[in-house]
Amino acid sequence: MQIAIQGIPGSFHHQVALNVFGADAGILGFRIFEEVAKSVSKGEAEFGVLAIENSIAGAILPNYELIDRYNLRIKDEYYLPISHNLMALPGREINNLLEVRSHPMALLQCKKFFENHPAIQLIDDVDTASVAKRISEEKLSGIGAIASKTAAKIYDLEILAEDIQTVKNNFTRFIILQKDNVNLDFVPNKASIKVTVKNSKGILAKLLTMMSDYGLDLSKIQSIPVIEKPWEYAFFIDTQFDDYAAFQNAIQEINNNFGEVKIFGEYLNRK
Ligand SMILES: O=C(O)C(=O)C[C@]1(C(=O)O)C=C[C@@H](O)C=C1
Repeated sequence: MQIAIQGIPGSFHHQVALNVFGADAGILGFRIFEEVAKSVSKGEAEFGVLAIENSIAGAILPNYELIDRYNLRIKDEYYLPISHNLMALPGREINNLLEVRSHPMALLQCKKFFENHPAIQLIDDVDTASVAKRISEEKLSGIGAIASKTAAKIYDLEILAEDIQTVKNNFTRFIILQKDNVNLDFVPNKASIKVTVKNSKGILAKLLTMMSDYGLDLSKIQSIPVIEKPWEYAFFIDTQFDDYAAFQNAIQEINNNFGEVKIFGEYLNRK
């Protein structure tokens, strides 16, 4: 079984792939999220792992668009506690660092820590672990990485500061993607959908009220632009429910009265 991720061993995506699929799964690592989506849509990887939102830094909006554009299905979700650590070549100190590089989402989660180190330049890079690897292989003495403790261990770096994310309790929600829908052998209690509403006054309020009347609990709503129609928006909605039939009725009602609905996946709530 091949699993597509963004990143290399020691990255958070790699950790999720191991936790979900076990140590024997084959990992296909890519530099960017779009390559992950492509690999799953081509059938090269059976599943993909994609970060979708973080409790400090918020949604990774472009990833919503990728799921939509590549017509991928959400099979499951996974919440990983994220601890970020500042690391560098052994013997270095924070004051020696000119730059700290990491994945943009990781940098966002640690912004506050660096307010006390204004001389350090923060630079977006590929994944957290790739920076650790590069520092180690190229002996980059003025550069630090923000990554996991596992990455420090794999790439022989020294941790200069532990748990540097803005709040200790930090989670990233990942989704597990697949190419096609498969028949579910369980009754789902969560779903991710996209609704493209007709643009009329109060329609979003009416949609949300209708969903609430069916007993659906909205866990996330995110608007994304409909690129063919400037200033029109579609809504990505995650919703939880106890009654699957009520969810199906609500979907029917959206189709009948609100606009177009696309179901990305029906799965189990893992929070
Ligand atoms: O760079 C990594 O290690 C990743 O797995 C990427 C990523 C992300 O995309 O949000 C994963 C979890 C953390 O939120 C920080 C970075």
